[in-house]
Parts: sequence; C-alpha cells; structure tokens
Amino acid sequence: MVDATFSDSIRTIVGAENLLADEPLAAHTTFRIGGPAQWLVRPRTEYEVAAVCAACRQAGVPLRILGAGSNVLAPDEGLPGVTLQLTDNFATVDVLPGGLVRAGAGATNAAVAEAAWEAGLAGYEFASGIPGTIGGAAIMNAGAYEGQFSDVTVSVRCLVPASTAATGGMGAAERVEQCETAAECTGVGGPAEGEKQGEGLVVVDVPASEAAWGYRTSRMMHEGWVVLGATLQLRPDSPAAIRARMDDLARRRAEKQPLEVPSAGSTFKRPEGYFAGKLIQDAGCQGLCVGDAQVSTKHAGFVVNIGNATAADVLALIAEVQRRVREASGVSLAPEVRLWQ
Ligand SMILES: NC(=O)C1=CN([C@@H]2O[C@H](COP(=O)(O)OP(=O)(O)OC[C@H]3O[C@@H](n4cnc5c(N)ncnc54)[C@H](OP(=O)(O)O)[C@@H]3O)[C@@H](O)[C@H]2O)C=CC1
Ligand SMILES: C=C(O[C@H]1[C@H](O)[C@@H](CO)O[C@H](OP(=O)(O)OP(=O)(O)OC[C@H]2O[C@@H](n3ccc(=O)[nH]c3=O)[C@H](O)[C@@H]2O)[C@@H]1NC(C)=O)C(=O)O
Repeated sequence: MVDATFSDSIRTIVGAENLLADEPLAAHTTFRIGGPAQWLVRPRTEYEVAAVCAACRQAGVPLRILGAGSNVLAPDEGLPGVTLQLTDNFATVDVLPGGLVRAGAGATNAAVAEAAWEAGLAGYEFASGIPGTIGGAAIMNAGAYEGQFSDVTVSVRCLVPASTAATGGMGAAERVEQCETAAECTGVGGPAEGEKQGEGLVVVDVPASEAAWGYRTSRMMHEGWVVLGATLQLRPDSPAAIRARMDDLARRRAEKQPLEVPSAGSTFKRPEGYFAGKLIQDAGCQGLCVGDAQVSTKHAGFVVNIGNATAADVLALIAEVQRRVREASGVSLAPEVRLWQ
C-alpha cells in the first residue's frame, strides 16, 4: 500500500487534526532527542486505537506506542510508520467506590497520585514523581522508593488478539468489546504468533494475576499489547499524611536526581546485588561525555542531554559506560531506557 493511501485511511479513522506527518520526536521525549515520526497518530477512543492497530498490521506498517516519552531514546533519523501517542485523549482519572481508581493509559502518574490524595487514598505516593503515564507504568512495572506498579494494580485494560482473550489464560477477564468491522479491526494481515489469520483485536481487562510483572517488565511488554488503562486498589488514609509522603519523596528525588536537565531517568537497570549509579561512579565515569550526552555529575545512573545531544551520542556513551563498568567490576549493565531503532 502506498504511503498516501495508508495515511488517508488513518486520517479517516482519527480525523485530520490527529495525524501529524514528520513530527519531531524530540518535542515528545523527555531526553529532547529524536528525529521525525513519519506519522504521529493520536486516537480519541479505544475503538480508534484498535482500528489504527489493525490498519498497521494489514498494511505491514511498523507501530510504536508513545506515552510521555520519559523512558525512550528515539533515533536521530526518525521512525518509519505510525507512532501512536496515548496521552491527552486517554488521561481520565476516576475515583470509584471501595478505594478503586481507574485511569486511562495517558493519565500521568502525577495526576493519578494527586487524584488519590484528593480522595484520601494512599498507595500511589511512590509514583507521584515518576515522569510517565499509566500506560508506561503498566508496561515497565514502574517503581521507585520501594513501591512498584504491580503492588497496587487490580487490572490492566489492554488490546489483545481475540484468541489470546479466549484461550490465553485471561482467567476471569471481562471481554468488554469486540471490534468487528472488517476494514478496521478484523481481517488483519500478518497474524501474531499463535494467532489465527483474520481474527480481530479485543479490549480486555487483564487481571493483575495474568500480568506477569517483574522488575521493569510485564506480559504486556513481551506480548506487545497496547495498554488502554488500569484500575488500582488504594487504601483510605488522611490527605495530610499522603501529602507529607509525596512531598518527602519529591524532596529526596530533587536532591539526588538531575531533574533540571533533560534525561530519560535511570539509563540502566539495577543489576542484581548492585546499584548502577554506584558502579558507574566507581568506574570513574561521572561527567564522561560523548558530544552533549553526559553521565550526570549529580547521579551517575542518569545520562543527561546537556545541550544538543543526539541519539548517536547517547548510544556511544552507553556503550562506553558499559565497557568501563565491565572492566572495573565485571558487571554488565543492561539499559532500562527503551532504545528505539
Ligand atoms: N522511576 C523513575 O523515576 C522513572 C521511571 N520511568 C519508567 O518509564 C515509564 C515511562 O512511561 P512513559 O513516559 O509514559 O512511556 P514512554 O513514552 O517512555 O514509552 C516507554 C515504552 O513503553 C511502551 N508504552 C508506552 N505507553 C504504552 C501503552 N499505552 N501501551 C503499550 N506500550 C506502551 C512503549 O513500548 P514500544 O516501544 O514497544 O512501543 C515504549 O517503548 C514510567 O512509567 C516508568 O516505568 C521513567 C523515568 C523515570
Ligand atoms: C529514576 C528511575 O528510578 C529510580 C528510582 O527513582 C530510585 C528511587 O527509588 O531508585 C532507583 O534508582 P537508583 O538505583 O539509582 O537508586 P538511588 O537510591 O538513587 O541510588 C542507589 C545507591 O547508589 C548510590 N549512588 C547513586 C548515584 C551515584 O552517582 N553514586 C552512588 O553511589 C546511592 O548513594 C545509593 O546508595 C530507580 N532506578 C532503577 C534503575 O531502579 C527510573 O526508573 O528511571
């Protein structure tokens, strides 16, 4: 399918104002790095998400999901295909009876923590300073200060192949919607592994017990499901106590982390039994630069963009840090930041 025909079909689904061609990803990532996305697409409803995904699969067009862009390194040459941005149109936060909070994939962790505080619900304070969305938090099992997303989550609303919903161990997952229009959600080409040709995508509330969360990983990540939202179970507490905990964590974060400079948070995962920042500091890498990418002098676990760093600069710096740390300590550092190719 030629590009113009494909982009016309996406424009028909989401409306012209929600399809941006050649949109610089640097404007949508906290690293402030990244060339143009061929098509940045902002669906307005779950149905539109499903329709765009189906259209991409049918046409063999690559698809990426972007939340707040706080944990990605986007390539300098840009990204071909569709970058699906789930932010403002999926940013609702609803406080439900029984301490439940239901948030859209595009709601920021900060917005969810604020809503919980206002409702006198505790448990999400740990995430109040994590600069991402609920979608990113579910995929990565976001964690900070001894808390992690999996601790408080009841279910994750996802777009999954119909066969997975039917037989893939969804347990008591509610099958809430089926997208059946041939041109939009079914009859998609290139079935995923284990998926029957021509089947559709369905929206399912995946129970936490089926989410296979680990340290910065999840079933949603491994299976490539789009996260549409999540429901959290929080507990009653006084708003003053909740606010005090959020303020304390914000202070600790600002004191230790280089929040004033663009970055994508921790560059590397914590290797078992070690702290990445300490290993990097001990290997003498603090302040090390490639171009305008620098190992932060405030927290060695962060690569920061001190001017006009490129993705190539960051990748070269990551490789050099990995080499020096391996040489100094024998430990291999694995990137936590998603390196988009
Ligand atoms: N502890 C901390 O202080 C920090 C933690 N982080 C972590 O990174 C997360 C980043 O969130 P955010 O900035 O919104 O994410 P990003 O926009 O940075 O996207 C990160 C990755 O998550 C996937 N993704 C994002 N949203 C969705 C979705 N709705 N459905 C499916 N996949 C999705 C994408 O996968 P794909 O590439 O496969 O398309 C993408 O590569 C945070 O929630 C947190 O876990 C980040 C910074 C600091
Ligand atoms: C920033 C992120 O998450 C952060 C999260 O905010 C904080 C707070 O809970 O704990 C993790 O950082 P971290 O492992 O660097 O934790 P910190 O408490 O800052 O540091 C751990 C230890 O390393 C030492 N340290 C840190 C930095 C440094 O330059 N030198 C050093 O010696 C600290 O003194 C401390 O003893 C998460 N990172 C990972 C990879 O797990 C992110 O995911 O992007």
